[in-house]
Amino acid sequence: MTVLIPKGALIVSCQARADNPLHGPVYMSAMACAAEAGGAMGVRANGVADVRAVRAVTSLPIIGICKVWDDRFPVYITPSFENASCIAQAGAHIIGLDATPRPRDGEPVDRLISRIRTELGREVFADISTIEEGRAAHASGATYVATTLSGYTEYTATQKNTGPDLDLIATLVSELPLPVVAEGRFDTPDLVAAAFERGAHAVVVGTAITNPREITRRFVRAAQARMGNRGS
Ligand SMILES: CC(=O)N[C@H](C=O)[C@@H](O)[C@H](O)[C@H](O)COP(=O)(O)O
Repeated sequence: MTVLIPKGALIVSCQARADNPLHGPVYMSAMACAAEAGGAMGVRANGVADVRAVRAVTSLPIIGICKVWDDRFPVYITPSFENASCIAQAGAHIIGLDATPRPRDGEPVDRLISRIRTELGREVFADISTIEEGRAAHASGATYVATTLSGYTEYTATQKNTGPDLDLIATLVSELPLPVVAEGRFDTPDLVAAAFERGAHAVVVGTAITNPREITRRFVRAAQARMGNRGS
């Protein structure tokens, strides 16, 4: 299968949850246009409406995901084949999914990956949190593995406070023959460069580019810390 994401690509994740003022396809497709104009070579988008809207404004490869929250299951990124199928029909040529072995509302992840490849004819972008999960995703036929979930599974939670998981990128690159994508907490250009130095095929940046509310909070924290230092 052709690998759609070119080596060295910066991919921009254009996602906004329902509580975010930028929620919705109008804003997310505008974000995708801005990302493309800035040189991004791929977009990650969530949900049928956003994927369809992004597809309408760009021909860049789209990593489409379908987030479904269900209190009974920890897996929320494209848990089922039906979710994947809707996202494929909306225009995603690459389906992103949680490739951890945790319980999900759907079939086991190895079968899900296989069905997406054979029945939908789409590339599979496996979000993982450990080297073991990366190995399993490769064995199941994933096209890419990405460090998206490092820090976000129960057993990797401590990683969340220590920046992006550059060590996991290096380990995946050294062990696996498929493209390794760096994703999760890459919030400066220097960290993106560090991922490429460790052999990443591509890097996905979300919050630091497409979430003005979080970006504002960072600046406000810096301002408040400064004012605190002055003791005013
Ligand atoms: C853990 C999880 O659900 N990650 C999500 C995956 O789609 C997104 O919320 C992230 O924004 C994305 O991975 C990009 O990461 P960052 O926003 O840190 O650059």
